[in-house]
Amino acid sequence: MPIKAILTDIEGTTSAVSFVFDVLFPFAAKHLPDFVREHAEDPEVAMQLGAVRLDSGEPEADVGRVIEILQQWIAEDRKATPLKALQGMIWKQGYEAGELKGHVYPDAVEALKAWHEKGYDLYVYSSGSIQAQQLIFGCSEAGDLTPLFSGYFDTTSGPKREAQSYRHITEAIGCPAGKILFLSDIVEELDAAQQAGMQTCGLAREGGKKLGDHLTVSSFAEIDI
Ligand SMILES: CSCCC(=O)C(=O)COP(=O)(O)O
Ligand SMILES: [Mg+2]
Repeated sequence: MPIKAILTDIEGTTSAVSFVFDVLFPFAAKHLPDFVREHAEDPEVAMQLGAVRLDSGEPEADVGRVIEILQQWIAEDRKATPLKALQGMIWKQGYEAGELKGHVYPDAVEALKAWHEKGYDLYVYSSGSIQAQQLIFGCSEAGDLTPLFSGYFDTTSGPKREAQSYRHITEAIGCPAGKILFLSDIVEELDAAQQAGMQTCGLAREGGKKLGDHLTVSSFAEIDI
């Protein structure tokens, strides 16, 4: 079936794992305590703090305890929706202050531009919040790449290793799953997308191994649609 839309992961696919782990996560961990204390009463932040209390099973946790829980979740790389939402808000301040610039591999920039030019619809699916996705591409080292994308999906569509999440995304995109190509560096994500009927391509950057039975490439330049 010919491809109509391309859905891409971020960390390890369009962007370096090291940028997320060595730059973004430490930035959020450093600024989280002050950010949460200063904005605890803002409705958007208060809603996420409430969700942390609920998800952690500590409904009575004070702000200090919520900060501890969030720091623990950052250390564990927990893909919890309220943590991801708060990280996005903290990164926004860093991007706006010019302290952060989104990393996107040059081969990904080139291919995304070429695919967009050829008329493919481009979408993102990441555990990072939609705000965080728009920031990494909007404030990237290669400039504002957001005009290339038709939509963004995060953990509010479901976990990335579950087929049902890809079914939800297929419905939202509005084209048959078989016409969507999903790109990721994680075999469980590729398996889940394939189970939902999507076509898949694995990214094994920096000499990684073939990802299960999925077609695997080391750069976007090798993806022949
Ligand atoms: C949007 S950049 C930050 C990515 C992030 O927070 C993360 O947890 C990585 O998730 P991905 O699904 O892109 O592997
Ligand atoms: Mg990834």
